[in-house]
Amino acid sequence: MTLEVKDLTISYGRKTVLKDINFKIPDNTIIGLVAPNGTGKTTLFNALIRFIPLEKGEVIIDGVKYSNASKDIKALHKKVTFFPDQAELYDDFSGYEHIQMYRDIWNKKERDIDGIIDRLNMSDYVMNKVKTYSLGMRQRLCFAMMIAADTKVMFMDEIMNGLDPVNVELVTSVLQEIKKDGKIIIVASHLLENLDDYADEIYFLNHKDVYYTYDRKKEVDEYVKGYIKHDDVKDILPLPEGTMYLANNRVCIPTKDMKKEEVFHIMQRLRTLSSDSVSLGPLGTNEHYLRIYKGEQAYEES
Ligand SMILES: Nc1ncnc2c1ncn2[C@@H]1O[C@H](COP(=O)(O)OP(=O)(O)OP(=O)(O)O)[C@@H](O)[C@H]1O
Repeated sequence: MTLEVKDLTISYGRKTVLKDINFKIPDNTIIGLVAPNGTGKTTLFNALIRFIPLEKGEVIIDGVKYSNASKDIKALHKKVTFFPDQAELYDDFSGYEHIQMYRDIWNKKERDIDGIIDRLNMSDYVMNKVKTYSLGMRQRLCFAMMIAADTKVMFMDEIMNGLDPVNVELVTSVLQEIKKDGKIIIVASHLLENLDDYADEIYFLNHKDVYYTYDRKKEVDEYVKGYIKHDDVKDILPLPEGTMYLANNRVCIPTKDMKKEEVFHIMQRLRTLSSDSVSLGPLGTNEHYLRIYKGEQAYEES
């Protein structure tokens, strides 16, 4: 199965938010969707699931094109779910009833609700009414509802919002489990390091388009990564070609032409110059984010 988007354009009135977007996602894939606030992540989801009509372009799932016509939208909604908004939960119903409702709407009778509840550690509260839930408990319920709907395509906007670190880990591992079932999952998130734990590819939205895609499995070049104040850079000069001096004092130094001792030396220098963490590895979503949205700054000797 595939999800294909061709030449997608969406505007609100005269303001175009997304323009001529193209991508194709195979199954068993999780895409991380990343961009600063107000760039168009939610708009993209809303367009793909047709909460807003397509101004231009096509959405094709498994070779089938879904137009703006209501019969197509009905058929589309059998294949796709959107992470429920917490405001859509019913205060006077239990979590269990919500999960049951999602399972029944998508007619997934075979879905074992108790198994989902156990896996998401919800058994101590799932029978209580939603009005008694904390933010994180509601968020886990919304996630459980999607698992019960069990559609092939899932759009998840900010699923980690309000979750404590243990529950972030839990949802991360469940996402990895369910994607193996032939799913296409797109997750919009601002937790960039967490995305590196589960996303197969990251799409960076910028300039109304999927501006850059990043697949961490294909990143082969290693960097020494750390933080260094601009005034201290002279203490580790000369920096090798390809060094990235990013926003927030983040520096990434390529190691591909270095001997082991040189790598060690540079890591030690960074450690003494800055109390922040120093690591060795490929560029991650965080560094690409700083590069794309904050710009790379040239180091100028003063
Ligand atoms: N219903 C609407 N009418 C007019 N403009 C809108 C509407 N919804 C969103 N926008 C505008 O479209 C742009 C993209 O908004 P969107 O909510 O898609 O961003 P986002 O990337 O999801 O942001 P965030 O990270 O804050 O959730 C913003 O400039 C926003 O003001």
